[in-house]
Amino acid sequence: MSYTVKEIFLTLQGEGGQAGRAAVFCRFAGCNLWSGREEDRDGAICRFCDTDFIGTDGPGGGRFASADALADAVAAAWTATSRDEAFVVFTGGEPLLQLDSALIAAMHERGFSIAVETNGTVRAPDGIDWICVSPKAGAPLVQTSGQELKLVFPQDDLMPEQVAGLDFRQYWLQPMDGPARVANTARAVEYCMAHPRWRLSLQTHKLIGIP
Ligand SMILES: C[S@@+](CC[C@H](N)C(=O)[O-])C[C@H]1O[C@@H](n2cnc3c(N)ncnc32)[C@H](O)[C@@H]1O
Ligand SMILES: Nc1nc2[nH]cc(C(=O)O)c2c(=O)[nH]1
Ligand code: SF4
Ligand SMILES: [Mg+2]
Repeated sequence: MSYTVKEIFLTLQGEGGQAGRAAVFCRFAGCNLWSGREEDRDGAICRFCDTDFIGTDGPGGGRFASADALADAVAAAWTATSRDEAFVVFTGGEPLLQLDSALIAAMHERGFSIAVETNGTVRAPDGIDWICVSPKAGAPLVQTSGQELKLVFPQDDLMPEQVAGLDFRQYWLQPMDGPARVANTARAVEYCMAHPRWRLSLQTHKLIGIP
């Protein structure tokens, strides 16, 4: 299996239940809910995406011929003083189109804990340590369990109540970034106060200007 990767970079996880934790982000190219081209956005299933996931032209991006080759590249980006707490977040694009058991094993062999950020339309392979599902209105939800459910809010036709009964440890509302970010944040705050199962996830990396 080969892998197509947009970028690999060390940063702090900005969102959800692992916010603030050092992590290597491995962003796979491609998504099943949007082509990534602006001219296709209005007709896509997922229309609010904040990410460029086309191609392999980002820092550390490329085509990797094997799980070991990609795992070596991820491990090389972990420049912390020790492998303790080594952490990789596979994202995209949609990472579950590419993340497989060989890559999971290769990361574990290198001492990494593994997280994934997924839209939940593809079942996760076994062995991922932290599954974050972010469901999208109009897309089939297949992965209905995990460590956190992170709902971008608000979405027409996907109310928090529709997903609050699934099998997750944590439930996060993340205000939709874009022209209505301030209003969306106010609505998310109101919702969390009225429904305390939900917590507010801010995109803290954007607030402080890190990737
Ligand atoms: C770019 S996506 C990639 C992973 C996967 N395709 C997914 O949607 O979960 C990473 C995270 O950013 C969130 N996200 C994307 N666009 C956003 C926006 N405009 N505002 C807030 N969160 C957004 C997604 O819901 C997801 O939780
Ligand atoms: N710092 C940082 N945290 C993130 N959490 C989820 C992200 C993503 O794009 O998947 C992301 C990202 O792009 N940067
Ligand atoms: S599913 Fe994720 S990567 Fe795909 S378009 Fe939506 S937010 Fe972006
Ligand atoms: Mg992002």
